[in-house]
Formats: sequence, C-alpha cells, structure tokens
Amino acid sequence: MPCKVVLAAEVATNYTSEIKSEVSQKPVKPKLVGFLANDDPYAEKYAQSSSKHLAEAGLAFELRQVPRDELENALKEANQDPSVSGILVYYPVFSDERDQKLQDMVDPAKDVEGLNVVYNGKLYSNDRYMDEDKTRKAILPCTPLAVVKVLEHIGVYDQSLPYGDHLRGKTIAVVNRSEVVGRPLAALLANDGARVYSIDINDIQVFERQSSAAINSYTATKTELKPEDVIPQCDVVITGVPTAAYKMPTKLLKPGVVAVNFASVRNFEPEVKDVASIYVPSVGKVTVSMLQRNLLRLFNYQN
Ligand SMILES: NC(=O)C1=CN([C@@H]2O[C@H](COP(=O)(O)OP(=O)(O)OC[C@H]3O[C@@H](n4cnc5c(N)ncnc54)[C@H](O)[C@@H]3O)[C@@H](O)[C@H]2O)C=CC1
Ligand SMILES: Nc1nc(=O)c2c([nH]1)NC[C@@H]1CN(c3ccc(C(=O)N[C@@H](CCC(=O)O)C(=O)O)cc3)C=[N+]21
Repeated sequence: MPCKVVLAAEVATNYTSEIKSEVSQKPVKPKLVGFLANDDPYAEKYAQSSSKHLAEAGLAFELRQVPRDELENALKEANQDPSVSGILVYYPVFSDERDQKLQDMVDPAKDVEGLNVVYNGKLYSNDRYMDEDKTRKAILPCTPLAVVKVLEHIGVYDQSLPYGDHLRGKTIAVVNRSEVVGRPLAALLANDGARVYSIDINDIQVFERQSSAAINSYTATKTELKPEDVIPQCDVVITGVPTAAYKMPTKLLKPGVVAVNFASVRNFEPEVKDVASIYVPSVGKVTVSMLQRNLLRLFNYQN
C-alpha cells in the first residue's frame, strides 16, 4: 500500500477560517508577546512564522529579544501590562530547572502555551476544565495539542469509542521527553487510552492509564526495554529529536505505521515512505493554529 504524506498545512486549514471569523468580531486586537532569549534558529523561524500567520488572522504579535538573565523582569512587566493578552517564551532558555521556573512565572491568564503549573497539573491529572461548571477549559500546550489534532485528522483517534478512550488499543512511541513537548504529549495520549512508550536519550518509560483507577490519569513506569524492542510494536511513532544526525532506523518500523515528526529537523529517513501508511514530516503550521486558538480563548476569558 502506498504511503500517504500528510502536510501540516492541510490540517491547519481546518482552523484558519474559524479563527479569522472570530477575530473579525473583536473590538480590539488580541496581542501576543513572544520572548526570545536563546539563539535557536528554529525558535526565530517559529517567531517569524507566528508573526506572519497571526497578522493574517488579524491578531497582533510583538517579538521581544531579551538577554536570558533579564527574562524574569521582562515577564513580570508583561504580566502586568493590560495591552498584552498572551505571553510565550521560546524554549529551551537555560535547558535546566530554571526553565520550569520561567514556565511558572507566566500569569496563567496569559499563558498561551499552558506550561505553568496550573495547566500542567490539570493536563497530567486528566482534568480538562478550570471550574466545576465546565465553562472554562484548561489551556493545553500548543505542540502536543497540534500533534493530537494531526492524529485526529488522519483517523488515528477512533471516534466510535467512548470519549476519553479514543486511542484504546493503540501503541504509540514518543521519542523526546522534554517538559514542553514530549512529556505532556505522552501524557495526553495515555490519558486518551493509548499505551505510550516515552523514549528519551537515557531511558524508556511506559505511560499507561489504569482502567481500574478511580482517578482517570496515567501512570509512568520505567522499563529496561530498548528502542529496538519497543518501536516494532508501535502503531504510531512520533519523533522530536532536535539533532540532524539522529535518524529513526526505518528497519525497526512496523509495516503500515503512522510516522509523525515534530522536530525542526527530519528524524525519519526518506525510506520511511516504503514502510509507513501515513507520514507527517512536520507539524509546525498546526502548532501556529493552536497558538492562535489559545490566544483567543485567553482573550475571551480576560474580557
Ligand atoms: N513543530 C513544532 O511545532 C515544534 C517543534 N519543536 C522542535 O522539536 C524539537 C524538540 O524540541 P524540545 O522538546 O523543545 O527540545 P529539547 O531540547 O528541550 O528536548 C529534546 C528531547 O529529545 C531527547 N533526545 C535527544 N536525543 C535523543 C535521542 N537520540 N533519542 C531519544 N531522545 C533524545 C532529549 O533528551 C529531550 O528530552 C526541536 O527540533 C524543536 O525545534 C519544538 C516545539 C514545537
Ligand atoms: N515555547 C516554545 N514553544 C514552541 O512551540 C517552540 C519553542 N518554544 N522553541 C522553538 C520551537 C520551534 N517551533 C516551530 C514551530 C513552527 C514552525 C513552523 O511553522 N514551521 C513551518 C515552516 C517554516 C518555514 O517556512 O520556514 C512548517 O513547519 O511548515 C517551526 C518551528 C516551535 N518551537
């Protein structure tokens, strides 16, 4: 069976018109401020891409380049500035526990990436709402959410199964366990019923929901298995390794696998198309759509 290549732009168009029409009804333009404090060329690319797409949707964007030691003060100021509707910090900044501190400094009311402890806690415990009456949704991080939207679009989510169980029976690998993408993504997929191998450079953990558990959230367990043991079992393989030299060995992939890459470099070999049923080479454009959606949602809650 030939491999279908699904481009992120195709998935993103599902959201573009909806976002545009909502923005056109706003009396003031919601504004996103992005803080760039690293020299990651892909973060800059993302900033440019967001700037362009936000403008197209009628949203305002301002990029602030600040030295990383001044980021805390810059965030405090933006938290208090009523003209700022949303805040995003490009990660990694320090690549250590200081990044978590930065995530928590962003006012939850303005946190378009949903990375502060309030939203993070909700994600990991599978609680989608901010209030008892379920009128306000918790913000989900843009890239993990983008990957979920891609998987929904290509039919990996089985909508005939009960809500919260759409990935039942699926085995999924997520190669990357960063706090901003890989770990929250693995948690979201496990909370939707999948068995997830969270593969990092140092170890592999299995994220899985205990169906008997009173609280409907996953548990993570370390395994001694290696990528060569687990990848051949996976129906879906999602990669996000930020090094160009890294390649997922095609020979490990199960025939008919769904292969999704969110890294800014290609983690799959060109031969992936000989084995996969569906290949998604990048998700960036969907990430930008989710960013716009989250910004609008926060703007609505603020007003
Ligand atoms: N398309 C999009 O929307 C987005 C793309 N990205 C891209 O995704 C990539 C990852 O971003 P972050 O998670 O923020 O980076 P990060 O540097 O914080 O994390 C990278 C993760 O990959 C793991 N890793 C490194 N080498 C590995 C290997 N050989 N095998 C298994 N795991 C390995 C690391 O241990 C770490 O968990 C980058 O290329 C970034 O530009 C990030 C966010 C959004
Ligand atoms: N807090 C945080 N959140 C992020 O989401 C984040 C980050 N930090 N740090 C940097 C990486 C990188 N990243 C990209 C997102 C979209 C495109 C994108 O839209 N790319 C277009 C191509 C761009 C072009 O045309 O050159 C595409 O995939 O089609 C690229 C890169 C988000 N990141």
